[in-house]
Amino acid sequence: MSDQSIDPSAVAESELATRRGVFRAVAFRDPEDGNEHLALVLGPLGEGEDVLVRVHSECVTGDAMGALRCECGDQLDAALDRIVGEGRGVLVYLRGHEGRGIGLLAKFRTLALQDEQGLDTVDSATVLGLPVDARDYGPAARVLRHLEVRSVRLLTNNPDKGRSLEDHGVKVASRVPLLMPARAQNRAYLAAKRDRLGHDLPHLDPPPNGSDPALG
Ligand SMILES: Nc1nc2c(ncn2[C@@H]2O[C@H](COP(=O)(O)OP(=O)(O)OP(=O)(O)O)[C@@H](O)[C@H]2O)c(=O)[nH]1
Ligand SMILES: [Zn+2]
Repeated sequence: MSDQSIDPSAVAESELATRRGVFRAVAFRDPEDGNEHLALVLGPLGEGEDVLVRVHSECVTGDAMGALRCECGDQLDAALDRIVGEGRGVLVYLRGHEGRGIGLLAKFRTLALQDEQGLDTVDSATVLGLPVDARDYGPAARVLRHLEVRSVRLLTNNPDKGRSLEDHGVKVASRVPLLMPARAQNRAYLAAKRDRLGHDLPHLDPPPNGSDPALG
């Protein structure tokens, strides 16, 4: 449980007009990790039940630079589209999550190893003595509580993310898949998520004849 709450002095809000419309943007400094995170809120959340929520890990290469070797940028766009489609929801953008929590420099070291030695995202971290996934979802739980969100429909393909949020006291009513079509550049990345990290990516499963149109 993350019982710490966010002090009002560590929160600031603004309206944020975006390409998709106007959000309520909430910046907050988390009392435990000290990072400044962001939540975008759309629509009145009412009683805070069954709110469509994306908890998105920062990936500056994918989210901001349009890099194609992961699907983070595509997922960020799709999640915002889904929230706008419902007219109600929250995107929590977690800083300090870069590289599954190891930081940008270390992520780039794993990327170099993947390119040079053909290792996947898991082995490239392990070989370097780095954690495979060091992300803490406490800040997301705290801001959702601050926003009076009581239960969430969580946009993710990662079952561990739902479990981690529940460990921090978030009621996850359901998990909503956020499946992106694979690209040539992120096939290996997606396959490692499915095969090494237990993500639900059914659209990647090869059909019985061995060819895989989903990956085409
Ligand atoms: N260590 C490491 N991290 C990476 C690599 N590629 C992307 N990441 C990071 O992975 C994080 C996203 O995590 P993912 O495992 O792709 O997805 P997820 O958030 O667990 O699951 P979804 O909710 O389904 O998106 C981002 O912070 C990226 O910076 C890599 O090659 N190595
Ligand atoms: Zn990414």
